[in-house]
Amino acid sequence: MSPLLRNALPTSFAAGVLSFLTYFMHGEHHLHVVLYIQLFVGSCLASLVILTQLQQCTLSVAMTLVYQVGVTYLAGLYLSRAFYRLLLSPLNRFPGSKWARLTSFWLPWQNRRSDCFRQLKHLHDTFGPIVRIGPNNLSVAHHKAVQVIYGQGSLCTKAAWYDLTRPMVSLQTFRDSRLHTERRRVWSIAFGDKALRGYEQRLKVYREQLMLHLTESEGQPVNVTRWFNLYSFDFMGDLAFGKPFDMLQQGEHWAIQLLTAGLKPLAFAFPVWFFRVLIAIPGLSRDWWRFIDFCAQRMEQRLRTPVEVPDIMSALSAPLKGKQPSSAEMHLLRGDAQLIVVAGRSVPAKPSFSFTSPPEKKYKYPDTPLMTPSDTTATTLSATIFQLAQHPEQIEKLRKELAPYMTEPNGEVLNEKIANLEHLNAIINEVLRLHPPVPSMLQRKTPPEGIDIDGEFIPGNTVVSCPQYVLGRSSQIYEKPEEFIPERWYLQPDLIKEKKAWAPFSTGTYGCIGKPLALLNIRTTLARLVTQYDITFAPGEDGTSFEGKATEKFTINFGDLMISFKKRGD
Ligand code: HEM
Repeated sequence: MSPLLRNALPTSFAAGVLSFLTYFMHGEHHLHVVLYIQLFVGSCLASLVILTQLQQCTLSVAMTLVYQVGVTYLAGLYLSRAFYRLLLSPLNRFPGSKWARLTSFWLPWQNRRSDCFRQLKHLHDTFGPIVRIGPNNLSVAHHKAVQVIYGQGSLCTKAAWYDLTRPMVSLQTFRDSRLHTERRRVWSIAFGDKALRGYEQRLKVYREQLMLHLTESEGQPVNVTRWFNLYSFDFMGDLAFGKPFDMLQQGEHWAIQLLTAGLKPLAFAFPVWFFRVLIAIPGLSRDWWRFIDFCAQRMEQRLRTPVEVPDIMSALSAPLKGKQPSSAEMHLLRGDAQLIVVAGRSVPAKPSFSFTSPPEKKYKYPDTPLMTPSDTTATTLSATIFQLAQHPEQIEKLRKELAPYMTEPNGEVLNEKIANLEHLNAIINEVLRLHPPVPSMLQRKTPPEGIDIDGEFIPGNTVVSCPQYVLGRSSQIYEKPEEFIPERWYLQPDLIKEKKAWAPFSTGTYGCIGKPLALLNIRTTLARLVTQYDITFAPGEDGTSFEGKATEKFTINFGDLMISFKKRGD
């Protein structure tokens, strides 16, 4: 070994350890990872030049030296980090796999079948209410945690995960609470009572198209997972851009296919820095940019076109008072427009890492298994039909409750008439308990001073999440947790031990602002379905694929569910 190398190696190892202790151990780094890689590669190249030009080394000697010094630096950095994570981290007292302590790729490996909610249930069944799921991540399935972590006045903030699309932001991805509050104020106008009544008018058009398809199916199997998605996306497209994607009439739109492809990587719950490195690789995120461009074009068209019945964009663009938006305002409007399209999914629109682009055409839609994006309202409707088809007595009960209000000849009913029906709401609550559309990874960061959950201290700057799917099926929180008993929500309250653990729309400052719209849609659609059709599993359907093939990409995507809808009285 040359004397140069003999001195350089211990020094670079020490530099690696030191950079971990003084820099990488503290704060967040996910936004700078690409810069770090560039700096590292840049330093290696600069060292090569210095060694060959100033130190008169041959190229092969210089390359060996740079390679060994670089590797030793990284060894110092990563070994010290591993040592800290395995032996010194304050999170080590929480149970979980040793691999979860060591690497943030442990969870993606567990999620390789895209079923994070199932993996978390298994982990909590094995290890208890608080489980270590990453070097700095805890999953907390404790009823008191929901309010402490998400509730009004919580000191927890949105975790680094929400920086996935930076610099593009939307209401959902603001991590700065002041900016979030300002934007939420604008959004809240879009969900006032008057605005909702307008959306209800707009919704009827798409419901009519859905009902027409069900009637025309004449009892033949209909894949509800798919059809509720088409229905939801048309409606959300209408609210965002003043016109639908025409998916109920023409099948899946290419832009929604881009979105679907873009959501695939989410299934693995990769660390956010890894996503950002992928986005930075030219070509990999091409589909993502095409989806963004599509939304931007539609949004700009919408701003130029006045609408008779206000949509969500009417409220979001109102502060412009007809002025041309500045580039910052335009950026935000674009982010929010995408959020509306995917908001039913409640995810910040994600970059797509697909190597192939779906063709730019609209697809015809046979009721065959096809990868469709799933939206939260649609998944709730599908899960409700899944439960009702297995519990015909609940359909009967619901029909009786609805009967006095279903007086319109076309079968429609206004939300305001049925909004307070106990059994209808209880069915929806029970479905959301057993099948929460956002089942697990609502990540928050604890404040620097840490938080206390029922006497258990969780250190500051830890990433925590409360998995609704696990909480919803916990015997600590519900009696007979695996059974579908809507009555627990009004007639048998003793079947719920801890009501505050139920938060499928999340809660507090960042809770779902679209909840009234989602409930309006679910109530009125359900009312029409159960009063107009006999609903049963189609021949050969037993419901196993629906849950068995469910995958999670932040929101849940259920498997196909073939249902036969027979017009009542036929
Ligand atoms: C059953 C249907 C729905 C469920 C279960 C649901 C659930 C959720 C959840 C859990 C969050 C919190 C997400 C987070 O903290 O990252 C959220 C946020 C949000 N949801 Fe929904 N959602 C539903 C429907 C809708 C609809 C129809 C809209 C309409 C546009 C909507 C708009 C939003 C928006 C804008 C946010 C971000 C709020 C904020 O950060 O201040 N949601 N939703």
